[in-house]
Amino acid sequence: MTAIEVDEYAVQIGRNVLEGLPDLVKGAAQVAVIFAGPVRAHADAAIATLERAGARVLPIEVPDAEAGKDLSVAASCWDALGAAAFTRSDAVVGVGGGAVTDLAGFVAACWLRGVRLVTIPTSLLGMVDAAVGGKTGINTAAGKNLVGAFYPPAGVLCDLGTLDTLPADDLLAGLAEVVKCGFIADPAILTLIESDPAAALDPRGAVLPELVERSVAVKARVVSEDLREGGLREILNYGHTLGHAIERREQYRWKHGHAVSVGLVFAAALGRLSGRLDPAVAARHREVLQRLGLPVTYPAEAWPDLHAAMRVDKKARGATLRFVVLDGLAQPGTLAGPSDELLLEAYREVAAG
Ligand SMILES: NC(=O)c1ccc[n+]([C@@H]2O[C@H](COP(=O)([O-])OP(=O)(O)OC[C@H]3O[C@@H](n4cnc5c(N)ncnc54)[C@H](O)[C@@H]3O)[C@@H](O)[C@H]2O)c1
Ligand SMILES: O=C(O)C(=O)C[C@@H](O)[C@H](O)[C@H](O)COP(=O)(O)O
Ligand SMILES: [Zn+2]
Repeated sequence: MTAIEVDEYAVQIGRNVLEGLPDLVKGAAQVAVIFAGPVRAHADAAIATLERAGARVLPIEVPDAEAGKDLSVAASCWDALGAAAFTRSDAVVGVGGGAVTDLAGFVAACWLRGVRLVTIPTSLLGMVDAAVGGKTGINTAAGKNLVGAFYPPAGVLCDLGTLDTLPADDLLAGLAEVVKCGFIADPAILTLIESDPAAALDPRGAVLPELVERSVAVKARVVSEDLREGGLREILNYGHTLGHAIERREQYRWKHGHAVSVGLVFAAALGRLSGRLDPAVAARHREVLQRLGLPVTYPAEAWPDLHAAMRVDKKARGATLRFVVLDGLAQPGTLAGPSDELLLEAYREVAAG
């Protein structure tokens, strides 16, 4: 088992890490376990571990994926906590993909203004990104993740064994965030993937655990320095300005990682076209994502919708759009207020049809 420290908590990565759960909720008379249907077996394992340790467990099943990141679902969780008379010494555990851990984190952050939270990510994306770092939230009609709180967990348990049941397309989605970490901070990630893309996609192989550990290390370093996204943390949003706009336009039928993949190619084009990024490094984005089988194009006619949707990006300041771009490999920077012409030119590089 590997433990990576983030401020005051640890991300435990390995097989059978659930053993650490009772310690993380010590002192809680009740523990709510929030999960969605596809991970019931993994939630049951967490529940059994808690019950063996003497905790009273309140299982809360929520709608799967983005359907769960909704105010009505959060409200139903708070109703359940209220009915069980949850107090400040109790705890919330989120078991599932990034959507469930984002929701569970938001529920925990708001209940009594904050009760203990433990995240147990069961998707690759959850392990390397969503469950780590304290961003919690839900979607609203106006856009993705627009309501939420910075609320770090007391601990994160990444049981690599759960990846054995993750659908292949969801594993692939997680690799988009892994590739992102490679470009913004740890190019060894890119070399590992490029030398054997199939190995990177094998949940039982030796490459994926290393990719998980390297990506968590990147995220841990960044959020330990800048939890509330005053500056440095924005680099974790590389590829997300366009990515979130695609997700919203698709009404969340596209996977987050797939949308981020297109967003990464767009961001690389922005970097190159603004004269900041070497063409070879820009081209490497498309190459590595394509070799994995991630999407790198989106319909040409979508541009006006996407351009409008990007206005609600959290990095925007007033009418000024701001993008994370690269000045070189592992050298992220900010591009503020690019012209509409430059944005369209960059979009042409991902536009299909
Ligand atoms: N808070 C953050 O910092 C942060 C970072 C990145 C992404 N996110 C959010 O995370 C979400 C995407 O996360 P995701 O890619 O995990 O998608 P997801 O949560 O929608 O999960 C994808 C699918 O896989 C299923 N699943 C998860 N683990 C499984 C397992 N072990 N076995 C079988 N099925 C399993 C889920 O139930 C779901 O059907 C988005 O909402 C995104 O905005 C948040
Ligand atoms: O942790 C962060 O910070 C990130 O930006 C990580 C992203 O991968 C993640 O998708 C995050 O939820 C996006 O945050 P948002 O603030 O743009 O909603
Ligand atoms: Zn993301």
